[in-house]
Formats: sequence, C-alpha cells, structure tokens
Amino acid sequence: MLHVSMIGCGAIGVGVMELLKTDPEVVFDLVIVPQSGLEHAGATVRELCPHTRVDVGLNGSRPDLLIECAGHLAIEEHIIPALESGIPCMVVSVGALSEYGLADKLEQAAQRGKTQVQLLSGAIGAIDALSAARIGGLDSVVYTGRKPPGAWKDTPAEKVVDLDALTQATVIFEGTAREAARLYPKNANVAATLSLAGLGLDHTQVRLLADPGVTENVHHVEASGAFGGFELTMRGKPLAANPKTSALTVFSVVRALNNRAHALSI
Ligand SMILES: NC(=O)C1=CN([C@@H]2O[C@H](COP(=O)(O)OP(=O)(O)OC[C@H]3O[C@@H](n4cnc5c(N)ncnc54)[C@H](OP(=O)(O)O)[C@@H]3O)[C@@H](O)[C@H]2O)C=CC1
Ligand SMILES: O=C([O-])CC(=O)C(=O)O
Repeated sequence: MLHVSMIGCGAIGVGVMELLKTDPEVVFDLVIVPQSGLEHAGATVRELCPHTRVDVGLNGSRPDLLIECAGHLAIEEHIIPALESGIPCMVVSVGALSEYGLADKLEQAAQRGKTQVQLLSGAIGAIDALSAARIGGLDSVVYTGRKPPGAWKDTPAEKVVDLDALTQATVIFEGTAREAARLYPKNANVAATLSLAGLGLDHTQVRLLADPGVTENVHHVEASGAFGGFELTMRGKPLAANPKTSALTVFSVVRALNNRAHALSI
C-alpha cells in the first residue's frame, strides 16, 4: 500500500482523488493547500476521501510519496524541503522549471536527500521516446500548441489579438520554449516538459495559436535526430473545472501513482 500526500486540491487534485478513491493500494493520507484554501478543500476532501486530512504542510509526517498538483510556489515551498529530507516526490507543474536554476535546485535537493523527483508527462505523450532519442542525439524539436481562444484569457495573448473576435487560427507566439514559458507560464508545462526531455529550453522551437476552430488543447510535436524522426498530435479534452488543463494530465498522475503502487508498471 502506497501512502501519498498530495499538494493541491484543484482541477487535477480532485480528478486524481476521484479516480483513485476506491483503489486499496493507494491511500491519500494528506492534502496540502494554502491557509486560505483550507475550508474549501476540507469540504471537498471530506466528500471524496473522508479519512484524508487537509493541512497547510507536511508538519512532520513522512509519506511514501509527495505529489505536487498545485503550481510553481508549491515546488519551492513543499517539494524542495521534502526532497531534502529524503521523501520521494512527483511534480506536475513542470513549466515552473523553466525558471532559471529551479531544475538544478530540485535535482540537488533530491541528491542531498538521497531520493528522487519524477517529472510527470502530464498533457503530452512520447516523452519516453524523446528522452531516449536524446541519448543518440537530437537535431530538432518543434512544438505547436493550439487552443481555443478562451484558453488564452488572462495571458499576454490578449494584447496580441482580440480573442473574442477571432474567426481563424492566429499565431500568438513564435520563439524558444524559454521565451514561451516566460510569457505564458500557465500554458508552458508541455513546452517545458518537451524541452527537459529533449533539446533544452533554448533550442526547442515553439509556436502557440489561438484557434476558434478547435474545442480541444491540440499539442503537435515534430522531432528528428540520430534515431530517425517522429510526429505526434495530441487532441486533449480540457477539464470542465479548468479549461487550461487537459484531462490527460489527471490520467498521467493516476498512471504514475499506479506504477508506484502496483506490482506491474507500464
Ligand atoms: N504537466 C502538464 O502537462 C500540466 C501541468 N499543469 C499544472 O498543474 C498545476 C495544477 O493545475 P490545476 O489543478 O488545473 O490548477 P487549479 O488552479 O485548479 O488548482 C491548484 C490547486 O493548488 C493549490 N495551491 C496553489 N498554490 C499552492 C501552494 N503554494 N501550496 C499548496 N497548494 C497550492 C490551490 O489552492 P487554492 O485554490 O486554495 O489557491 C488549488 O487547490 C498548475 O501548475 C498547472 O500549470 C496543468 C496542466 C498540464
Ligand atoms: O494542455 C494542457 O493541459 C496544458 C498545457 O497546454 C500546458 O500547460 O502546456
């Protein structure tokens, strides 16, 4: 049985608990949220998993695994100290690692704690193939992210185009993954994950489009190198609770927990 503490009780966290609440091999002992979210998360968790505690931190408890489904600040606040103290961790907010130095900080914390941090594939696939291809040498990785105009609300795209008036697919950004992450941090998880698995933030080319013709989050990747090449298109259905987040992200967290908890891992 795997004793898990989870940071975050939003679209992903709730989706994960819903899918795993009847699995006897995965037990959520604790959900961590900010002080301001305690009441709301408490009510949600009581309904889903009545035996799970809700708190603002680990406060001395030592889960088998700490999983982050919360955001950038949670990595600094909870994941780094947990790694330092030897608790294995998983991270879903991979976009946060596009901040200079944070990926190194995570790795060093895990080294000091003699443990491991796993970056989850989230909304994108083929991370296994890309990361294996890197061993032989990659020449090019190009990522195109296409989302409905509504998914670009509250981002710099609002200054580039009138999102409500768009009638055709429009490029709102073209450049490196590092620049994409700086401008669009909440939509940068896929770009950052592809970069970390592949050619890095400065050599991964990114194009972002607002497209009134799609209802899904469409992620397209083209990679080539010594291994040959691949092309991948993911059409991710967004979560009702957060249109910026694809449902596959929830499934990727559940898969990762299943792989840790069960005898067969795939
Ligand atoms: N890897 C990938 O492919 C993807 C990654 N993501 C990332 O996953 C993360 C979660 O997404 P989602 O569930 O949709 O987001 P939501 O906004 O729905 O939920 C976030 C949850 O985390 C909590 N939270 C925020 N900051 C902290 C903190 N410092 N400590 C503890 N809890 C905190 C929030 O609490 P409160 O509401 O009280 O503030 C809320 O419960 C985001 O960072 C997102 O960018 C999303 C999609 C794909
Ligand atoms: O599709 C998703 O779930 C989120 C996304 O594009 C990203 O953060 O890169």
